[in-house]
Amino acid sequence: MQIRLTVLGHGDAAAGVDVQVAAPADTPLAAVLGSLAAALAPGSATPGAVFCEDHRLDPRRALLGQPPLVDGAVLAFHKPVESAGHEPVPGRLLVVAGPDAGGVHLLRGGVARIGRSAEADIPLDDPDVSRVHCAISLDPGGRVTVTDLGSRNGTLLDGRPVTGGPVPMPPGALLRLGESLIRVEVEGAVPPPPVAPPGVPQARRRGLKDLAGRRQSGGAPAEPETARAAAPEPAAADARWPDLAALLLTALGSPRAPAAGPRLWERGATHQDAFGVRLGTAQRGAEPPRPVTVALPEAGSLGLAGPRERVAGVARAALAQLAALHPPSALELVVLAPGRASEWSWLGWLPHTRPARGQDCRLLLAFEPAQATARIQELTELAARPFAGRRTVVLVDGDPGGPEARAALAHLAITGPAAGIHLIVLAEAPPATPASPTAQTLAAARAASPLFRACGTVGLLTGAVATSLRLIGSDGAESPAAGADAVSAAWAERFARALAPVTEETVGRPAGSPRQAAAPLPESCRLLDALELARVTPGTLRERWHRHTGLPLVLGAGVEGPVAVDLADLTAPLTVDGGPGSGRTELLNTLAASLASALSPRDLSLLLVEGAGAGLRPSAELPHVASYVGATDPVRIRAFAQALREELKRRAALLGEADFGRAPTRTRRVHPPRPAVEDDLPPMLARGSDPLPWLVVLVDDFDALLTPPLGAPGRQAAGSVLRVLDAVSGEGRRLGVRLIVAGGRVAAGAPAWISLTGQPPGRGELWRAGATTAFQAGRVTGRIPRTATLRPTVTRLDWARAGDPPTTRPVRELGNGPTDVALLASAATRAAETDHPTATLV
Ligand SMILES: Nc1ncnc2c1ncn2[C@@H]1O[C@H](COP(=O)(O)OP(=O)(O)OP(=O)(O)O)[C@@H](O)[C@H]1O
Repeated sequence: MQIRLTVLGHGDAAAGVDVQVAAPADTPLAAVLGSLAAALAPGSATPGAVFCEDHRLDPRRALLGQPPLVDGAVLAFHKPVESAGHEPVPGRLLVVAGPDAGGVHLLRGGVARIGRSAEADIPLDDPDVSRVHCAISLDPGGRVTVTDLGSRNGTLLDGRPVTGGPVPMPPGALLRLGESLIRVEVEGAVPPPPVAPPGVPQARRRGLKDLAGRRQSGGAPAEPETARAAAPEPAAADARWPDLAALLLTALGSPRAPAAGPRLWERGATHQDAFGVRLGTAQRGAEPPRPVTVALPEAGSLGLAGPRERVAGVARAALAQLAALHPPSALELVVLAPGRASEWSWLGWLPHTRPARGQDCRLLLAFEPAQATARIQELTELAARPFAGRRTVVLVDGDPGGPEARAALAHLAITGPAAGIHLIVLAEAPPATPASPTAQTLAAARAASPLFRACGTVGLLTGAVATSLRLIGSDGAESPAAGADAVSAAWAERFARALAPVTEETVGRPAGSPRQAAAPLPESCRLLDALELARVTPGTLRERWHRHTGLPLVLGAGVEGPVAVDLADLTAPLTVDGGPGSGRTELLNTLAASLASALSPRDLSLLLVEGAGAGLRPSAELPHVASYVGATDPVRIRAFAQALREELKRRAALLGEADFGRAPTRTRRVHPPRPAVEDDLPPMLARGSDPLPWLVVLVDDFDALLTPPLGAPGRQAAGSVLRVLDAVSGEGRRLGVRLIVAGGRVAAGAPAWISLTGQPPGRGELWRAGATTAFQAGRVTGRIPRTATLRPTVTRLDWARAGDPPTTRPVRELGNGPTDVALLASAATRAAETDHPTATLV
């Protein structure tokens, strides 16, 4: 397991360091605390108090990889850092638009002053806002009032000037200060009824082509298309284009703090607003403000020009929106910004910058020319392929390198959009003002970045303080000025960290989002790593056994994490198909180990049958294994078949009309104890089993069992075992018995099966419900040096190097350590000896 953390100290170390921690899952924080302190300041002592945001941690109990110690977490030594804002408060002030948008400020009651200076309780980086501009008051009854504090540009409440004493602010009202729009939410207050996002037909897309058409035909002055589309329902436009404060709350409501976040990653490739970006807010007269948007699929590439700090803020806001609304399976983000690691490294926390198409880098970032060359090469290869549904947005800030890189990028700006590659190009230019018209800014931007010419839409910052924006289409059609939405660097960092630990499994895949195309599966996978059991102990096993449900089979690693299937759900035997040497036997051992890690021997018995050879012998050491027989021993195989038949009968008698189903094990204890198994038959239940544990029969080399070679010693007995396996496949489902077969043919209509391609060994696909999931099977019988996985390490993160190829530390097989299945068997045997039922419920 690897997680990235930020560690804050005090004094010189207050700025903190970002580190990468590699450790077995569930390692306590205490195991790496000394190394974390050393990373912060060499030679420093282990801290006495450690906080994650404002929670004090017990380093012996807080486990790495478990909330709150997940990817992106901030640890503070000695004193807490500001709370994430999840505690209940009477009110919240949200900055929904403007040059310092996205802010979520907690109102604890009383008066809060808003302004541009440090004196203000709520600072706002908006040049048109006075140093101390206005005050918001929240009384204990939940009433909100606003008072203008003599601001230079005034305060507007829903378009009306705020003058005199405190003016009541009704729920849902919008306050305008300078270019900023502010909303206050009060606990329990009911804003006007929200309007659901409309089912606006796809045809009404935002695009400057439409805009130009209207101008040419002498229509009304051009305005952004979205504003027109949403004109009758401003609230609907807001719902369709969530503001940045709403998006921050969505990100903070991630699984790390599972309170909110329903809109996270809501847009798959076919969503009506997929890859649209809200760049600002237009307001005409007393009308409610409306979002101004650009659709990247129509614009192709987007250029943004203006004074450096302002244009960077607009780009941060656009990238954050894309990342909040689109899942990584629909959106890949690439950064080309040589020399600008400190400005753009925040994007490295986002799951969208992880390479998922086999790119040879840690993250899709390029902060130096060699990395930029590699990224441009990868993008050029992608552009040569047909569009596969997943789009790539590339931030280009600065010169990508030599003339070749520049030429390749210019080509990409033109050819990329057809393959789903969209550039967002930044250029430094003076803002457009009456004295310096738009054409001059555009010319300056084109001089700063030749890519600007290839951008279908450009956004130019305008006004004396560059807080407004004009959109210009490739045909020169120009929109009226709107307030630009921008976010601060601190906001972006906080937003991206919140998304760092989120995966699509935890969020749920939106409708229409494509699966990742080319699967960058690992070359090998340890099952214990996939199970997050690298440090398997009797204690960790007992804990898992007590919370088991179903019969979870973890097959190995997939593109998006472990690939698993619940055997309890399958209505027919699970077949493992594949050619010789593809890894079928190893996979059966893996499946046996996976089951044994999830259920105790009281709840699960395993029966292992070898059609040929002895490949399942490593699993025979698991305490769950009640019987291990080979088809070459006619006496034992016949006895096995008979015992299994008896067991099916016994189960049928115990259950009567009932279905084994998925009833909790404990409630089945009412049944009379099972009759003693006759001594000369192989036992069907592991020692100490319940009367009715799950029974799973695993058969390897089924072909050899089916058609034993002439003269094989088990030939005479094979028929008996085939008949009983047939009975298992027919009646087993009702009786709590399941069958896994390797080397047989997949039955017609089977609900699920596994197909191993064996390139490399263990590579395969799970077929289930019409869908396939590629995986690399977990390995359990390879010998791996213990030290390869057991030692936690802490390394300082160097964001400037994040775009380099990873330095791989191949796991050396054939080492001197025990096999993983042996480790598991030993821990499971000890766990079983001390695993007593905690309660009898009936
Ligand atoms: N998941 C895996 N990861 C890494 N190597 C594997 C994996 N599975 C199998 N192998 C390697 O491939 C070899 C063949 O595997 P295995 O014996 O399981 O294949 P098989 O399909 O049962 O073949 P056969 O039936 O011909 O014996 C093993 O010796 C092992 O080294």
